[in-house]
Amino acid sequence: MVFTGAVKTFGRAGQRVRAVDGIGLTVERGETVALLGRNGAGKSTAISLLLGLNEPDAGTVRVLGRTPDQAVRAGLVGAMLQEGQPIPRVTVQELIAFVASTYPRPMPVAGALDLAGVTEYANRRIDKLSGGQLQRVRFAVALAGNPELIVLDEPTAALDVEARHTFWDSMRAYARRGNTVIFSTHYLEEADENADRIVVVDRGRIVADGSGEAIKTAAGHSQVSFDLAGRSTEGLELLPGVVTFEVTGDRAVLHTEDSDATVVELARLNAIRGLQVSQASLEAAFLTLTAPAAGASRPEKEAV
Ligand SMILES: Nc1ncnc2c1ncn2[C@@H]1O[C@H](COP(=O)(O)OP(=O)(O)OP(=O)(O)O)[C@@H](O)[C@H]1O
Repeated sequence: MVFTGAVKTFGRAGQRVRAVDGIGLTVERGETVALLGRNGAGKSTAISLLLGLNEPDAGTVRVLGRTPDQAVRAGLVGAMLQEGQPIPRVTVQELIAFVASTYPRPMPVAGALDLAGVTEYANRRIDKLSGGQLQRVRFAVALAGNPELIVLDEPTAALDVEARHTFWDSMRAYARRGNTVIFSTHYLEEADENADRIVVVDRGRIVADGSGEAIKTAAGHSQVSFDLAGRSTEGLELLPGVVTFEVTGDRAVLHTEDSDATVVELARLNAIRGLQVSQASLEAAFLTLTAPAAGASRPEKEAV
């Protein structure tokens, strides 16, 4: 899956929104990638380009070596979108069998039911299911065509914690078969726990791309705090790794890119009274990356 300089603009002249503003992204076969961003960051628009539901104004999108439209028609792509589809009054089994019959190389119906974790209510009517059960049926619908790539737009937005866990277990089972998964989310933990790679989107652009660990290292600063015990604060910003610091009363808080190096130097200076280190969080990194004037990075990789 390759986005090359993709741009999608909405609205009339004077009120244009560049929902996707020059995205370049390559996803390898077998990867699970989270598109992480705030409301309105451009995730759904990027997904709509990926599924051929919208055409880019500039740039290109290729999926499994084809146009998105061709890839979807060939049954290579399954999708779960945010918009609620009308709920049919048929059983789960009937719905999945019908959807599977519309694809050239479908998954066996029992396999799709099993993978999505809906076998136990296969004979229940769809309009009688709970929200969590319904979401898993929607996942079974996305799997029915036996796609190589599945695209999920905020798949767990309406689910409670338990339903979320069950959902992600199913998704990971699908990914373990060597399939590719691209999902959008605002939940940092969800991206960190379920994706091999997190692509942070902000104002239509990619502002970070890497593992949760790599993003924390690149953008999240650890904090090292200690009691000044009457010392001067002069030169604190020159300590190894330190980016900024603040002082409250007699306590200094250093924001550092390399907490080990900062601590070693503080120890050498014998400034270790009340020393505390708190590691960078993904949340802090996310907030840094989506703050105004964030930078961009995106490695090139083999395409799906
Ligand atoms: N059909 C449309 N017409 C006009 N503007 C749109 C349209 N679709 C999206 N936008 C605008 O494009 C921007 C990106 O929206 P998009 O839905 O892609 O963001 P998102 O990251 O998916 O947000 P959310 O997490 O809230 O779903 C927003 O400013 C949105 O208002």
